[in-house]
Amino acid sequence: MRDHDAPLLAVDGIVTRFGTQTVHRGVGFTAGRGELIALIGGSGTGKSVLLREIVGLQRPTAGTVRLFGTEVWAASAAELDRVRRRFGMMFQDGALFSSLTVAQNVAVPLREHTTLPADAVDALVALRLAQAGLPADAAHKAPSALSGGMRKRAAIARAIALEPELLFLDEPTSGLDPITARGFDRLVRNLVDDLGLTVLLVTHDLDTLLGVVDRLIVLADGVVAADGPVAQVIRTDDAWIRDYFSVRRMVREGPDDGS
Ligand SMILES: Nc1ncnc2c1ncn2[C@@H]1O[C@H](COP(=O)(O)OP(=O)(O)OP(=O)(O)O)[C@@H](O)[C@H]1O
Repeated sequence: MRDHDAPLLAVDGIVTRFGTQTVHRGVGFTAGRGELIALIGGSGTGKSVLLREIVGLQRPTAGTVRLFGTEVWAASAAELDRVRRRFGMMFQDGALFSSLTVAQNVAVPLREHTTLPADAVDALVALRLAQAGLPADAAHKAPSALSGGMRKRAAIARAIALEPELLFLDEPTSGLDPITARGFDRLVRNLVDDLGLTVLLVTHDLDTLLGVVDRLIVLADGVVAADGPVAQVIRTDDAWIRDYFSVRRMVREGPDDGS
């Protein structure tokens, strides 16, 4: 298979055990170019652990993860380094370095992975901040001086610093007010549509799921319980999926009192 025909991400037969607890019992799916995919599932179904296994931070008990055709858990340090340049990751809390300014945070991957001169780094940092929708005056602020929504945008700017092909986001809208959250959804959608990025995000946010996501992957009982376009998955005849979407709709719209 030629490299550009291969899926960007292929997860196969992932098993994860912690002591006697089995979190994944054989999880598998693939992701192609330009897809905006949400990974959903009840609390504790192992969504965050799966993301960590995909990006090479936590070794699964069994199974394989291929990123850009490279098997993450069998790769050499040099191969893994090449793979790491091609994806970005945003953790739930943003995980910005608190002692650095926003601009210095965004510059970290550029300094680590490229030999660009300082003025080129500065220009790229300014571009990434603009792409993430941050005003220029945010650049020289400490992360603690920003609002939660702006901190998330700064974390996105850092995650796209190296112009990745693939972006992983762990609960990107958690803790944001609804208006800021919808702005963040639009930002992610634009990154997919304008830059051709592929995004895999973990979320519990129904507005994100119904508003901007193309495809849903549902984790339940340690396996992929459903995988397909959003409209198809939410009509799946599965008790958990039915409850998940009806409970969330009720929270959003208020209970149906029959009047
Ligand atoms: N390092 C670890 N050691 C032991 N157990 C762990 C470890 N990391 C995660 N777990 C367990 O694995 C399970 C899955 O955790 P994970 O954080 O992936 O769930 P999640 O689906 O992301 O949940 P949520 O939606 O609540 O964020 C949980 O029961 C958690 O306690």
